[in-house]
Amino acid sequence: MVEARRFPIGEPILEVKNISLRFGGVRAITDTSFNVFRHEIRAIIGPNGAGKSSLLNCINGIYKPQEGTIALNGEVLDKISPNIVARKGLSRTFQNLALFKRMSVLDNILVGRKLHMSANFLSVALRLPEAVREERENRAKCEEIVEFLEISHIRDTPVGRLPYGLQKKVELGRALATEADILLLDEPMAGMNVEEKRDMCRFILKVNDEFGTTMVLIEHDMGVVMDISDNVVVLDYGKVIGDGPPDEVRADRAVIDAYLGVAHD
Ligand SMILES: Nc1ncnc2c1ncn2[C@@H]1O[C@H](COP(=O)(O)OP(=O)(O)OP(=O)(O)O)[C@@H](O)[C@H]1O
Repeated sequence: MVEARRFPIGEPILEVKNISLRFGGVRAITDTSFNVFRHEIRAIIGPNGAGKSSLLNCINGIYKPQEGTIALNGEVLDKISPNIVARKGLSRTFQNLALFKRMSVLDNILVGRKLHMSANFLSVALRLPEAVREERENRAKCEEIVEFLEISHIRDTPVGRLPYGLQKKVELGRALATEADILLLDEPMAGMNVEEKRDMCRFILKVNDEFGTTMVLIEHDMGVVMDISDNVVVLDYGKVIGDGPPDEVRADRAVIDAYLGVAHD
């Protein structure tokens, strides 16, 4: 018997409605709509240049679409910037690692706690009691994450010395440290070997299962997408051409034509 999910898939938490994004004459996204449901793992797939990263950049406020709206928890994000979006419970990782290479694993993860810290620079520098207490609490939270991700043995290692797969895991840890409701993961498995991919999949599922975190991930590896996603949205030339459970999307003729490259019978 399949075990019931601790956090069943719920109502839409993120609603992308009719967004269009142009760079001069280039149409990166055209009239795109889809919903992401609370607690689901949602994959965004599509060929190179289909608009996946641009879409993620619109969702977390790096790009402002010329048309359409994006709503988080029912609230349309009007003036979105990465900071505002983060405060509203959304965090993202990047296709190319964005870690501080000379800093330890723990300190990199601590960066993700920034939003939860109120002490100013001076009170930290002077080691005022409130600042010390806050830092202690945040470090303890990061220690929990390090343990959860099974990377305690490298907690003090500078990130630049770690193999790529572990660096990606540290990035996931930093995103987790934000305690966001939604994590946007831009190619979390890019450049990984089979074993590292399997490990990352396990932790994505574990995060979703234990904390109910909604995940939106861009991924090229079809095996991974089909294995771990609840739903998949397929982009081609900046338009949605498929949206549904993996099995449905996999059987869709338009998707096969555009992306999977399977010949017609
Ligand atoms: N900053 C930019 N300036 C100009 N054009 C851009 C910019 N960012 C993306 N584009 C263009 O928008 C389109 C969509 O690009 P995007 O990177 O979003 O696709 P993608 O699906 O993420 O591709 P990939 O799988 O290769 O990462 C492409 O034609 C790309 O050249």
